[in-house]
Amino acid sequence: MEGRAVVREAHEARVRSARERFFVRGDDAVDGVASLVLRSWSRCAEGGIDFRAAVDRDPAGRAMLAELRERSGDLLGQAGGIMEHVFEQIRASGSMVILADAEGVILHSLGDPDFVGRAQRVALQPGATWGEAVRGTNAIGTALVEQTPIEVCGGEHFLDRNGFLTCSASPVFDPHGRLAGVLDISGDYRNYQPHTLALVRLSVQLLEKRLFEHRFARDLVLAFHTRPEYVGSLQEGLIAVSCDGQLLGMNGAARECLGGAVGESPGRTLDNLFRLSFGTLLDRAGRDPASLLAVELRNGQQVYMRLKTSVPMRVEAAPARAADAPAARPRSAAKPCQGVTLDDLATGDAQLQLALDRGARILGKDIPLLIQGESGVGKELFARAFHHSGPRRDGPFVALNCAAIPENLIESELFGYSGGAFTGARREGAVGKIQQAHGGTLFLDEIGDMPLGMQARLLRVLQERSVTPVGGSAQVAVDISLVCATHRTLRELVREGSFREDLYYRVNGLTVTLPALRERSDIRRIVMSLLACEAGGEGEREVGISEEVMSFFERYPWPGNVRQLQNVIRVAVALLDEDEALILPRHLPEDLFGTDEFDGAKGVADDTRREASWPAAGGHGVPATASLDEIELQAISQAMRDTGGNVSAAARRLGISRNTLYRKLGRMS
Ligand SMILES: Nc1ncnc2c1ncn2[C@@H]1O[C@H](COP(=O)(O)OP(=O)(O)OP(=O)(O)O)[C@@H](O)[C@H]1O
Repeated sequence: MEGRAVVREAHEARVRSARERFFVRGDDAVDGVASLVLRSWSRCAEGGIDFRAAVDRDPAGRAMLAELRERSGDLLGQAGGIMEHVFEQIRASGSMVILADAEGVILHSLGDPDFVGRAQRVALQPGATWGEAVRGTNAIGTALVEQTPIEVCGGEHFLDRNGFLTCSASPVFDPHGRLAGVLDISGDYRNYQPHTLALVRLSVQLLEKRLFEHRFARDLVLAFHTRPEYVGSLQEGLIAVSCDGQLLGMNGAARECLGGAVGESPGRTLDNLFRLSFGTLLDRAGRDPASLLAVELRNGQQVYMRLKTSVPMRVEAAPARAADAPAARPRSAAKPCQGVTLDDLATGDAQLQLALDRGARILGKDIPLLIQGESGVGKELFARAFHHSGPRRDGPFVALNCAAIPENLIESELFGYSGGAFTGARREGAVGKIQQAHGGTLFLDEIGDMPLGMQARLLRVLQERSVTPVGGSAQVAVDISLVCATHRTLRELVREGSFREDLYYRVNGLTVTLPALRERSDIRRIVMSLLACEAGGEGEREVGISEEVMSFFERYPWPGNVRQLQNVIRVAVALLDEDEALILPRHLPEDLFGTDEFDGAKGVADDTRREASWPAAGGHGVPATASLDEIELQAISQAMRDTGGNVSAAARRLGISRNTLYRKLGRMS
C-alpha cells in the first residue's frame, strides 16, 4: 500500500513538473508524460481550450439523450450486462463504469454513489460530452481520437478541475471496423489501480465479440487464430460470410491478422483471404465441425479455424461426403435458431401453411399480428420468424411473457422507469421493453394475462406511438411492430370483461391460429428437423430414428405439442450410447411410453394412421354388446375430445393417472 503511495507521489511530481513546463512556460517537448498524453495536450492547446476552464457545457437534454441512446441501441443493448458485471468487480472502489458513444457523449453509467456525486460536479454523467475537443485530454475523448486504449491519471487531464480523476478507456469498434463508442472506468486518482485498463480492454473485447455475434447471428462465422489454443478465446479472429462465401464483416483481431490489405468491400470472398475455396472449406468443416482446420492465408501463414454457425451443417440422415460440397451446406430450415424465417417453418402442413402465407402478406405493413394456439405449438418461434422475414429483421426482437412476471413488475418492464422512480429502482433508471423494441418487434406473449390497468397504458402507447417511463414526464417516441400471442381466446376474455375491447381491436390486425401438433400432417419433417438440432450438439454423429418410433410419434396426441416432442427427442439423443445412431423405443422417456406398451402398440403402427381428431367410437353411445375394451375406448375418446386432447385434463376426468392414460392411448393407436 505504502509502495503504491510512493509510486503515485512520484507520478504526481513528474506530471506537475511537465504541466509547469507545458502550460506555464509553453514548452511543447516535455518529458514525464506519455507521448499520447502530450500529443493530446498539444491538440487541446491548439484548439484553444483553457486548462483553467471551470464552466461545463450542459449535458444533453433528456430527449436528446434518448435519441442518442436509440442511435446506439445495439451498443447499449450488448454493453448493459457487461457493464453490470464489470461494476460488480469494482464495486466499493469508488469508481464508475461509463459507456459513451463515438462522439464521447456518455450514454450510460453505473457507479458507486459516493463517487457519482463528485463525478457529477465535473459533469461525468449521462448526457455530458467528454469528447477531447470539449473537455480536453481525458480517457474517453482521447481514446476516441487516438483510437487506442488509454489511461489518463490525475494531472494528465488537460483541465485542472479534472485532476482528481483517474480514467481508463478503450474504444469499441463495430463489426465493420467503425468506431461505435468507448468504455471507461473512472475513479478517484488516489484509488488508482494498475489493472483497471486491462479490465477495460478485456471487457471491450467481450463487447465487440457480442456485437459481432449479434450482428451476424444468421450468417456463417469463421473463428481463427495463428495458435490453435486461442480459437474460442476472446482473442480469436472472426469473419462473417454469407452462404455464398461473400465477406460480410470481420472483427479487429481478424483485421489485424489479415493485415490492412483486406476489407469486406462488396464482392470480396473468402477465396481472397485464404488458400482454399469456400466450397472446400464448407465441405471440410461439414465433415468434422468439432475439430480445427489448418488453413493457409494468402500470404502463406498458417491459421487454425473453426466454422461457427447457428444453422446446422448437415442434412439430417444423409452423410456428408467429401466430394459433395453442396450436401454439406447449411440448411436454414433445420434449426429453430435465432434467424429462422417464415419460409424455414414451412414443413408441409396445410393449416400451418395458411398461417405462414397470411403472416407473410402483412410483412412490412403496419398491422399487428395476433398468434393463437395451444401452449408449445411454436407461437414464439412463429413471431421470431415473422420478425426475421420482414424489413425490421436487423432491429431488435424483444419478448415479454405477460404471464411469467409478477403483475406489479409488468409496468416497469414494459414502460421502463426514470431514476429513483420507486423504492428499489436503479438510480439510473431502466429502459422498458417497448423502448428496447424501437425499430424492431415487440412480442407480448400471453397478452390475455395482462392486467387491465396495464392494458389501458399499452393502448395509449399504441395509439400515441410514444411511451412515458414510470416516474418520468417526457414522452419518448417509439416505432415498433407489435406481435402478440395467446393460448386463450381473446374474444371470450373480452366477453368476460377481463380484456379491453378497444385493445383487442388494436392487437389483432391479423389473427393466425397455429395447429396443435396432433393435428399436423408434417410430424415426420418436424421430427427430422428437431433431431438435426438435438444431435447437432453431439458432434458430427449421424442420428436416425426407427420407423417404429416414428410411426408412434405420428399417432401420439402430444398434449405438450412441439415443446414436448423436442424434449422427448432431446432425452432420446441423450440416452443413445456412444456407438448407437438410431433412436429406438427404449430411448424414449418412460413416462411417455414404456417399452412393453410400445411393443403392444406397434402391431397397428404401420397400417393405422391416427386421425387428427378423436373418433366418436361409433358416435351413438356405447352399443349394448360392447366389450369392456370398446367401452374404455369410448370413454377415453370422449374425454380426449372434450378436453381438446389435453391428456392431464382427460386423465383427471377419467379418474386415472396420466401415465395410465398414456399407456392406454398407446394401445389404442
Ligand atoms: N417448427 C418447429 N421446429 C422446431 N422446433 C420448434 C418448432 N416449433 C416450435 N419449436 C420449438 O418448440 C418449443 C416451443 O415453442 P414456442 O416457445 O415457440 O411455443 P409457444 O407456443 O410460444 O409456447 P407457450 O405458449 O408455452 O409460450 C421451442 O423450443 C421451439 O424452439
